[in-house]
Amino acid sequence: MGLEKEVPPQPTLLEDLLAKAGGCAVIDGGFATQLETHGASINDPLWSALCLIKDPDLIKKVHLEYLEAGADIIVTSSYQATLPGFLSRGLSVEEAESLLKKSVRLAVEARDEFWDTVKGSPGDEYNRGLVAASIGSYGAYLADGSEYSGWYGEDVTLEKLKDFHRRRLQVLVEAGPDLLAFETIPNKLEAQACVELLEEEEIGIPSWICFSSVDGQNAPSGESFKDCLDVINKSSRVPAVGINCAPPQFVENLISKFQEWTQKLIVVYPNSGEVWDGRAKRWLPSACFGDDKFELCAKRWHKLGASLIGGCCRTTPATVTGISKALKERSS
Ligand SMILES: C[S+](C)CC[C@H](N)C(=O)O
Ligand SMILES: N[C@@H](CCS)C(=O)O
Ligand SMILES: [Zn+2]
Repeated sequence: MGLEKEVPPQPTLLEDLLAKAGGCAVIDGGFATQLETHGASINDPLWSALCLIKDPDLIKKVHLEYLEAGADIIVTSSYQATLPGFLSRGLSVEEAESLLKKSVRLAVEARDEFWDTVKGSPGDEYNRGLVAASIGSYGAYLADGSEYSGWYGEDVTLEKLKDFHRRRLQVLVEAGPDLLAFETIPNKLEAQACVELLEEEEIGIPSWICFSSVDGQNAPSGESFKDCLDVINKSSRVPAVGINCAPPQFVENLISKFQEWTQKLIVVYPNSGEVWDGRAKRWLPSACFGDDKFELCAKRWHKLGASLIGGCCRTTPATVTGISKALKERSS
């Protein structure tokens, strides 16, 4: 018997995209808030997931807008789509699972249709996009603003958080996304639940885990990001960590800090700077970044060490056009 030849590991789709994108890929912008721009009414406990029931065509349209704007990665509409959330609206388990799958299918269809029209076009402006299945935090499901406080109450244990996330994670993965995007994680316990679940379920696609932040220093729970990252650093299933839906003013400092505390890729997609009032369910005006500021900052964030850059709530396709332009100029 001859010696087994060692097969070198194949680059993942994410590694491949990063190489093609010159080391920094563009993530899309605010999804739910762009649905609202088109008139969707999502002031509802299901928030953007309501559109999976009411207006799936609009979901696909928004994905296409972000691809057109230059997003290399589009994030699915499943942020606040959960089994208990759908069941509480009278849907059956089968219907709820089918809506979760639909969130991935709509993004995959948009990506495939867009790629069919642009691949091989002169100028080589676009990369084949990747689909990241959004997994919003437990706080997002609670719909009480706790993704920005990190306070879930005494009775929320590690096991309870894993139970909450497990079936949705399985269903989303079965639907065939390229990546998983854990979004607005506000505390260490939930980061640990995500890491343990990925291991227990032997998830084979890469994930990023992003935290929200309300003070620019710590996780919303007040726990240090160093402690939160220590939990994630142990996992080989999470190649990227970062920040989403925090004000853009916090990003520069947080990239530098994350660089000290992790070897993983750093992902940043801040919101516009407006602040979510979880009780009144509206965005309060605050120090905002315009699209031109995002364009300037994208270059700087990449120089500081971010490898995945986009926008979150209240950013738009125009924001992503700016980010994409900035990052593509850099690599040309
Ligand atoms: C990222 S926040 C603006 C999402 C909405 C929140 N989970 C709610 O339902 O109020
Ligand atoms: N992917 C979600 C995140 C909300 S914080 C969205 O953009 O709507
Ligand atoms: Zn957001």
